[in-house]
Amino acid sequence: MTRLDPFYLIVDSADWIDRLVPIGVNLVQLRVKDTPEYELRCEIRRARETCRRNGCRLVVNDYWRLAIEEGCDFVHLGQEDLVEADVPAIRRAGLSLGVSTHDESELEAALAAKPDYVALGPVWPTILKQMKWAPQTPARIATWKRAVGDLPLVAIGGVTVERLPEVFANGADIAAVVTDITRNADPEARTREWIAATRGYVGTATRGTPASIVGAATPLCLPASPPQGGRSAASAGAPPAPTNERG
Ligand SMILES: Cc1ncc(COP(=O)(O)OP(=O)(O)O)c(N)n1
Ligand SMILES: Cc1nc(C(=O)O)sc1CCOP(=O)(O)O
Repeated sequence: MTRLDPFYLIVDSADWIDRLVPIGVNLVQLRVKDTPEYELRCEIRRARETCRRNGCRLVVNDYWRLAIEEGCDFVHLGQEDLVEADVPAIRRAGLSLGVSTHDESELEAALAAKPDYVALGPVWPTILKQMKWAPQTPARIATWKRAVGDLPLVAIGGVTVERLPEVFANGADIAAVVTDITRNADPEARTREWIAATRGYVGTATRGTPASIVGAATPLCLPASPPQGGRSAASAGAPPAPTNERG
């Protein structure tokens, strides 16, 4: 069993992973939306390699088949993905599994899949995406923690450095973040703030085996550019413009 870091960064590209993971991020999710499979595979491969080099645990959102094929060891599934996914195949391939929850019935469904963590959100309003659930409030973290016991609990949605004490005081083991970092004027500095603010909470959450950290390097695929002139998986240098998923 391996400790899951209390700071869980979620980003939408390998560029962001290249940029922020070397600062000292130990747990990162690649959450890519609306991208063709050839590019997704490259993103996962690049992310995996950067994480392997930096001793960071990589979680792949949604694309569990690609995650298996690319030798990753952790996937995150939402409830709809969970219904469609072949969870036994994910387990046979040795991957750990995190699952989103937003209400009691989702929590029940998540626990039935015997996940390696459960995420509760949105704790506060989020600007990243439209949600059909009202903000859960920090008190709900405590309710969830009582229900999940020793299983690591991730709090997500509107979490900021300033809100971290409340997140952990209510029983979350892990705080997940997107925009407090990616839309900050200085994402590197904000990442350092997150790392500093979460070190006091290291050591509570344990699950899974970090094969991605010790695994052999995989050759990167570096397509020169996608067919229709969209964003290249191999693009480097300046960070990607933040994407607004709303509307
Ligand atoms: C840690 C964590 N928690 C929740 C989510 C959201 O997952 P999901 O409900 O599948 O929604 P999308 O990410 O697909 O928009 C997550 N990705 N990670
Ligand atoms: C991707 C996601 N899932 C959520 C859920 O509640 O399941 S909230 C969320 C967005 C998290 O982004 P930010 O830290 O910018 O609020």
